[in-house]
Amino acid sequence: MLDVRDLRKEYRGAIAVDGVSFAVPAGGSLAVVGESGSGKTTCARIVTGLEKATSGTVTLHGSVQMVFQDPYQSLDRRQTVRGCLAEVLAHHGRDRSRLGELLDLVGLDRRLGDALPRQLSGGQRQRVAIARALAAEPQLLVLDEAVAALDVSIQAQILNLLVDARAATGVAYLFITHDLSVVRHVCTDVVVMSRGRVVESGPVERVLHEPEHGYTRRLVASVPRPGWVPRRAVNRD
Ligand SMILES: Nc1ncnc2c1ncn2[C@@H]1O[C@H](COP(=O)(O)OP(=O)(O)OP(=O)(O)O)[C@@H](O)[C@H]1O
Repeated sequence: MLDVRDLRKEYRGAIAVDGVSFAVPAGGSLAVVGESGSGKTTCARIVTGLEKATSGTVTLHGSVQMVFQDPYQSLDRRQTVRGCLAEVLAHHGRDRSRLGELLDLVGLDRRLGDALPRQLSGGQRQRVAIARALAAEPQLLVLDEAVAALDVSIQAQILNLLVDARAATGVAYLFITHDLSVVRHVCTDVVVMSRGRVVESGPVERVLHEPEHGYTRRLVASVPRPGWVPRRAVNRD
């Protein structure tokens, strides 16, 4: 459904993305992971048409929507949840009666339809952003660090919602994250990027348990295990 071939992006001579290829089948879920600056966001922006590639091809069968890290930035502060979703439904010629179903799909109480973004928690706002993206009934959702700004417990709720939404709608995900620990819940396959290149790719379970590349091994090693406790401050004076 999405086929990215030999993507390259240069910014004034600096190479941000260098020969990147990956594919997402219809209804599939691919994670793109890597440290800050590895070129993930540039790939996502090219896939969604926000950025133009220097060379390479993006073939997409169907429509695409994007969910960003910070929904507070992407939501209109003066628009209620209901107003925001109704606008997208109308724009795409969908029936307004789907509004309630959308709220149910993302686990938002229907009574929150009249709320403004500032009256919602960070997790609730991200639910609205996901509902807004799904309202257009896209074939592909690009999620760029969509849970990075949330507390870990809220992250888990949003990840579960994403799993359920994919099962319910058949939408495919391109899930961009620096955090390998969130990948397992949502994605079946992963592409690992470092310095603009793909260093490893494959099924999530294989890459997490038998990483082949040294960079991937370091990423896996930096993921906190269950029971992990942050080290106390060393200086106790
Ligand atoms: N508009 C731009 N102009 C110049 N350089 C850019 C631009 N956008 C990105 N870059 C550079 O391209 C490289 C890849 O950036 P990109 O944002 O794609 O990485 P990333 O892995 O998504 O990192 P982050 O998670 O920090 O966004 C970086 O070196 C970055 O500085």
